[in-house]
Amino acid sequence: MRRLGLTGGIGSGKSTVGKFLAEAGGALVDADALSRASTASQGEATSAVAQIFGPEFLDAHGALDRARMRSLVFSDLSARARLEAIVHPIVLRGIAERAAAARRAGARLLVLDIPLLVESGRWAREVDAVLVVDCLEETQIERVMQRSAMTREQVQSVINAQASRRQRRAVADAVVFNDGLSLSELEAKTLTLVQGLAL
Ligand SMILES: CC(C)(COP(=O)(O)OP(=O)(O)OC[C@H]1O[C@@H](n2cnc3c(N)ncnc32)[C@H](O)[C@@H]1O)[C@@H](O)C(=O)NCCC(=O)NCCS
Ligand SMILES: Nc1ncnc2c1ncn2[C@@H]1O[C@H](COP(=O)(O)OP(=O)(O)OP(=O)(O)O)[C@@H](O)[C@H]1O
Repeated sequence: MRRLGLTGGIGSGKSTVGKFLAEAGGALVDADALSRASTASQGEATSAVAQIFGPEFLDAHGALDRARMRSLVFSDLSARARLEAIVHPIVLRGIAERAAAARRAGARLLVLDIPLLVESGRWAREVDAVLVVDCLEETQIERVMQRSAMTREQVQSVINAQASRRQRRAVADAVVFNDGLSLSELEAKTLTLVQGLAL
């Protein structure tokens, strides 16, 4: 089984590209989805979140209050490190379990959608190639403002916490430039680029 790391900044189009690769037959593992599951009601991370940050960071259903946590961690590096110390080990376990299941199921290509692939540094030796989804910062901001209630400043604070476009491109084996493309053009470009990687 070959392993393709998929990464990109907030709103770059990673999940969309991941969906196209899954439709083309890849086994997709989404780190953001594992993170969200761990902080949903009854999620594995919720009791540690209440213990470390206080019960006011959980809502009435026991799920993480995401807007409250977002405004804390994207303006406070040490709070972000505390949250990551809770969530990341759970996400890493989830990735390993799903990768093993995909291998058992005979998948030929495993697509690992890892938003912090470049930041974490541990993935270089775990994947056979890296596909980066890139776009202009202004496009990231517009997309995220359109799909959520986040303000321009809030999106910018997430971008500031992430690797730069240049850092991501430096580790890429292939880059999809997702600006000015229709979804079907994005799909075609993605599939051509991944075929070109000859995984
Ligand atoms: C801060 C939280 C509560 C905000 O939740 P919210 O629903 O608003 O956003 P969501 O999870 O969909 O993420 C939005 C964007 O921010 C990015 N992001 C999330 N966490 C981080 C982080 N620690 N550093 C940089 N970017 C991050 C995501 O990749 C995505 O592009 C949430 O992102 C979280 O629990 N983050 C910590 C876990 C983490 O590091 N996840 C990312 C990799 S698994
Ligand atoms: N080429 C495109 N044309 C039209 N809409 C697009 C295009 N690429 C992405 N989008 C839209 O932009 C939004 C962000 O895309 P997506 O969710 O794939 O990004 P992401 O990188 O996974 O973001 P995040 O890290 O924040 O979860 C979505 O609403 C998606 O439908």
